[in-house]
Amino acid sequence: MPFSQYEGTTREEKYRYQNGFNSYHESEAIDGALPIGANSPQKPPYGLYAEKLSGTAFTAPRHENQQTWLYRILPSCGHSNFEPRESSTYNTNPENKPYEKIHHIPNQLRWDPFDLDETVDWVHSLKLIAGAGDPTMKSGLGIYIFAAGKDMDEHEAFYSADGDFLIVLQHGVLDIRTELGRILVRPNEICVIPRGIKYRVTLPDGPVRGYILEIYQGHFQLPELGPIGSNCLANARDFQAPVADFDEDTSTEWHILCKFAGHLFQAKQNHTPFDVVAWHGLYYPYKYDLARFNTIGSISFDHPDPSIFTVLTAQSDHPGTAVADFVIFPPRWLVAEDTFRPPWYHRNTMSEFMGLIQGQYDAKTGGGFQPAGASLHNVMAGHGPDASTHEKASNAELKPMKVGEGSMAFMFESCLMVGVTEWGLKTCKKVQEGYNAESWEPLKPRFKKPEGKSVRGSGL
Ligand SMILES: O=C(O)Cc1cc(O)ccc1O
Ligand SMILES: [Fe+2]
Repeated sequence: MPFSQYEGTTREEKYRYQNGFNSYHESEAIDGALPIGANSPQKPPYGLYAEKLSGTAFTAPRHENQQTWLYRILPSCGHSNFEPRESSTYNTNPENKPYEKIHHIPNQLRWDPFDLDETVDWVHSLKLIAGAGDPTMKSGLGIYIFAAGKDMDEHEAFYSADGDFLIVLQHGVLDIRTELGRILVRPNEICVIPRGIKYRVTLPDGPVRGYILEIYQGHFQLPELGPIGSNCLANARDFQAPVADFDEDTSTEWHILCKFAGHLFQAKQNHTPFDVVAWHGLYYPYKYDLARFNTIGSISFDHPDPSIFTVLTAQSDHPGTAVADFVIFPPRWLVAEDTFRPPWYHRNTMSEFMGLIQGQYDAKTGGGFQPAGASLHNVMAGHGPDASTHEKASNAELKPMKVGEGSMAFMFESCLMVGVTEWGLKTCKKVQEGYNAESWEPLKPRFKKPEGKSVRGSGL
């Protein structure tokens, strides 16, 4: 029987974390497993192998550089060749299969809640709904819906070579065992698994569902705070990274599944990938509880840009312009005076993909935007509150008001034009035909030309 550190422990005891965002962490499951003062001594402690995992180019500037040293029982390179798996069905990169169309659509789109699917595991639950760019060029992003009901096989691990996963859990609990340690993702929590890190997902509380933003370039950062100062929004200390844990299994056949350029590959090895006894570095998975977000807003008048709700951002090469921002709309007080409090009507050079974890989004009270559903307002697609929300908000008494109680909506906002996959547009059968008509056609002109005033220009 393989030796496990956790034999006989309860679920809670298995999860311990170290706190901090972009913090240099170190962790050892056995005292003395980390070499002191050197990364790659001639003989690392206890006969471990040293392996370096790079998340950025070696020469990336210090403030961007992300590398982690792993001290493990066997290095990762010992495995059979990767072979394609399910090559005719598994494709999360339509751009590199010309017969798989990706649709660029200027219309506003909205999806009914996505179904739970109890027949598949994590790896097979990933459905690309929208995306931009191409993982082979390390540029752009993919947006997935996941719905799974089965644990990954006991001796299976998965990694994406394509990018970093930001997992937004909508339903259930994810038990994620990573090479760097264990993470339990509970409702209202998110989790980031950087490119290349291997993990196995099991479902202790049954079926799970949610959304994933995969960024093919860069990594997630906390947004700049500018004049806000040194605190607020997501505070660094609330991000939790796992601690090292390992199994000592060098006799079982393991299958390593890999998403590479959107396709699935598999290799075999006769040792567990979860054999990291100690690690130190800046490249690691982490989770964050959205309830800890310190939400700020206007305390005088006018509706601020939603960038004040940014949890994490992945910047493009142009400062302030994000390949993707992860933005949330948590419960909060609205107090602005003489203000139309919901979002203004707008057209945005960025694309906006929205989802709802639970409750109701305060800009869409008309009923069509539901938990586990989604919407996409692509580059320059006009949108804003639906007619009923507009009516209510234009006439509401402007006393302090708590919105979003028990609710959590979110947005993946990108500077890129986002295309919708065949699955997203047709196969999933969730696109709402009447979205635009139901939301905004009921809006009536309210303009009253004032009598006795002269009109300049051609509006005579
Ligand atoms: O469209 C949306 O609902 C998201 C959004 C919210 C907001 O408060 C301001 C702009 C914006 O795009
Ligand atoms: Fe918007």
